[in-house]
Amino acid sequence: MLRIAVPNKGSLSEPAVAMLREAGYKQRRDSRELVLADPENDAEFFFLRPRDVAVYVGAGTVDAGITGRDLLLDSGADAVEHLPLGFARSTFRFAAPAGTMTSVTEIAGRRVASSYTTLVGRHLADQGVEAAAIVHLDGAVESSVQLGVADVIADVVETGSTLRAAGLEVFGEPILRSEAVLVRRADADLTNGISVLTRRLQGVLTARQWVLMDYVVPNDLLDAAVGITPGFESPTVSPLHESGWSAVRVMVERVTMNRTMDALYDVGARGVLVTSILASRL
Ligand SMILES: Nc1ncnc2c1ncn2[C@@H]1O[C@H](COP(=O)(O)OP(=O)(O)OP(=O)(O)O)[C@@H](O)[C@H]1O
Ligand SMILES: O=P(O)(O)OC[C@H]1O[C@H](OP(=O)(O)OP(=O)(O)O)[C@H](O)[C@@H]1O
Ligand SMILES: [Mg+2]
Repeated sequence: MLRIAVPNKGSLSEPAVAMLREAGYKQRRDSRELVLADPENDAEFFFLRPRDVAVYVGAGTVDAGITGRDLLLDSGADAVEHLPLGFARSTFRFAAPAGTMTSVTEIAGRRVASSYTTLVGRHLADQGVEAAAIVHLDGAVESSVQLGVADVIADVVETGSTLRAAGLEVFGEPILRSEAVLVRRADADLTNGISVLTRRLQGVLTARQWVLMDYVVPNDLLDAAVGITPGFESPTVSPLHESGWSAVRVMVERVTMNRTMDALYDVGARGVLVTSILASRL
């Protein structure tokens, strides 16, 4: 039985549950459920605080879990990133009142507030910068400067609107780029159910990232068209009943789909159709 930890609250929770459901696993319908058995898939899900997921995985009480890369690194747990999952993307950055700081070295002798104090401490040590104090706060870190408990913050930034509302501005290079990740114990046995879970999640990632494109093209223009759509590996080309034409089926990255269709039309391809991929095993 594969035991998997899933965030029960916060930004990671809903997309993690949605992804596991898309991967064919039974998922909870009620946000108060803490444990869910999925006997058909030989799996059991534990809904835990996002910050605790890596701790349980590191302790070996669950086999794998979904958490943020930033939370994993801050936890110091004996767990490693196994597969990036492409959601809850954010950067982790220093910020201070607008116009007051330009570089990380200026943090020396100042107070830094964060919910990720291990991560911040390690980063400052790596940079050889000694802060006056690293103040641990649970959340709403952006308010700490105005309220006088810190001079600088280090926090998760996505759109930057929370920072702006607090009159703060990022400075220095990003400390980290984060996203949701599947984590496992460093010495996990990869021959067990984790490999099935990984393939299923990769299947979802592929289905989200790629589309199937079909088109027809005169044979003399086939090379030009295939040059535009090289595909994941190689396109399937079949002869049409009408001689002199070929049908092409190929995977195309979803974000480039419209540009690709325009380019195909320009070289003479016609009947370009796009279909979503529901699931995949590559
Ligand atoms: N606005 C955001 N955009 C993208 N990712 C975010 C955002 N806020 C937090 N995260 C990510 O979510 C994870 C933090 O989990 P956490 O449960 O603390 O999220 P949260 O949304 O801050 O929840 P809470 O309700 O406890 O404040 C981290 O990996 C972090 O990078
Ligand atoms: O750059 P933005 O798009 O504004 O998003 C970033 C904000 O989102 C999260 O806060 P959350 O709402 O989870 O509150 P918290 O600080 O209490 O965790 C994070 O901690 C930042 O404060
Ligand atoms: Mg938060």
